Amino acid sequence: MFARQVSKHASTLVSRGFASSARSNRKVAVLGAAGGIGQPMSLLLKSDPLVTALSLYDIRGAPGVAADISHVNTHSTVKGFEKDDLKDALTGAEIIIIPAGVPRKPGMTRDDLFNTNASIVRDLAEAVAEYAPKALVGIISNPVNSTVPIFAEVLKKKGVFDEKRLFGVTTLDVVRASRFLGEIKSADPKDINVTVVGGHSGVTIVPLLSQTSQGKDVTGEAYKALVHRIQFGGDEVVQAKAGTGSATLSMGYAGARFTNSLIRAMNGESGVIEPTFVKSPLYESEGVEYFSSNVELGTEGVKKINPVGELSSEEQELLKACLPDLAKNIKKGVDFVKA
Ligand SMILES: NC(=O)c1ccc[n+]([C@@H]2O[C@H](COP(=O)([O-])OP(=O)(O)OC[C@H]3O[C@@H](n4cnc5c(N)ncnc54)[C@H](O)[C@@H]3O)[C@@H](O)[C@H]2O)c1
Ligand SMILES: O=C(O)C[C@H](O)C(=O)O
Repeated sequence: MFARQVSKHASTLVSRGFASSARSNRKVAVLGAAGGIGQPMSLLLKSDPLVTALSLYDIRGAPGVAADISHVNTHSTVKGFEKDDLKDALTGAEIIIIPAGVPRKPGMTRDDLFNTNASIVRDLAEAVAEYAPKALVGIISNPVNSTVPIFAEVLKKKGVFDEKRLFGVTTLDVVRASRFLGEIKSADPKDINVTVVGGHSGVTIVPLLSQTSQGKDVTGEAYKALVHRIQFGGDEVVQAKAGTGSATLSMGYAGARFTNSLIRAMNGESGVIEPTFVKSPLYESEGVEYFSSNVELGTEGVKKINPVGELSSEEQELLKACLPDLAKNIKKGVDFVKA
């Protein structure tokens, strides 16, 4: 009876937020699995019928989290790995999602996390290059605008960089945009799909409200307030948590949703599109090597990078403000590894 309830719960979850397609073998590794994001995200991944094996790694506490989650009666297997077991955690992983690193406290920017998180991400990239060079990798650790270039530079040094396989996870911005616009319009967010382009920090987050039927008539002060809330939604949570961390539960949801999209595309489903921060030709001529836009996912990761499309005059201004900051953040990451 309970087993049936759980599987009903899993399919409800799938129908509301995630989608399902044919089952195949998909091993997902989470690095930073015992943290604020790692735990709820791993639980949601355990509820996802498309995940067949979960490999939970952290420098502390992952075996306990794995033992706990492994009792959830879905079909996937779960294993936890201690600090020195990174090789075993990564071997055979097809998808690796990384929320390892420190979160913000009030008054900090994401860039203030650079000094701590840059070396964490660099070291994990070295291990991925060695033990799972073909995996699709989603980076959650902040500052995403810099940690994705760091990861790429390490893989390049090791001769295994494939730009189709590396993603900065910006799904939380998309989730927030849909939710906040839904609140204004008294509409169900599941019917609202807002493309968010650029990067994942303050003014580098550019929501394209004019491209949605519900968003295009939001104007004036209401428009400004909505854009500000989407760009600085992370601060809202950091302040509310008052020094104990940043978004973890909504990020766990967003990370599990993004993973589900990667797997559906790997399994051959067509038309899977997510905004995500990837190596992109769109603004390369302006010194921006990585950019988030709607990306069509395929069996090998990135299938097609879509341009931003038609922009309103306000969105053109937002993009103009985004690009220089983004270029600086990217350069900082690249320089860190080159140095
Ligand atoms: N991309 C996004 O939209 C987004 C959203 C929210 C948070 N974040 C970022 O995600 C990161 C994690 O946030 P959190 O709230 O889960 O933090 P947390 O402190 O609760 O958890 C981080 C976990 O990482 C682990 N860790 C540290 N170094 C590690 C290493 N070398 N290998 C493996 N694990 C390691 C820690 O032990 C801890 O369990 C932060 O950098 C935060 O800013 C990003
Ligand atoms: O705001 C943060 O520092 C965490 C995350 O990037 C977010 O957008 O919530």
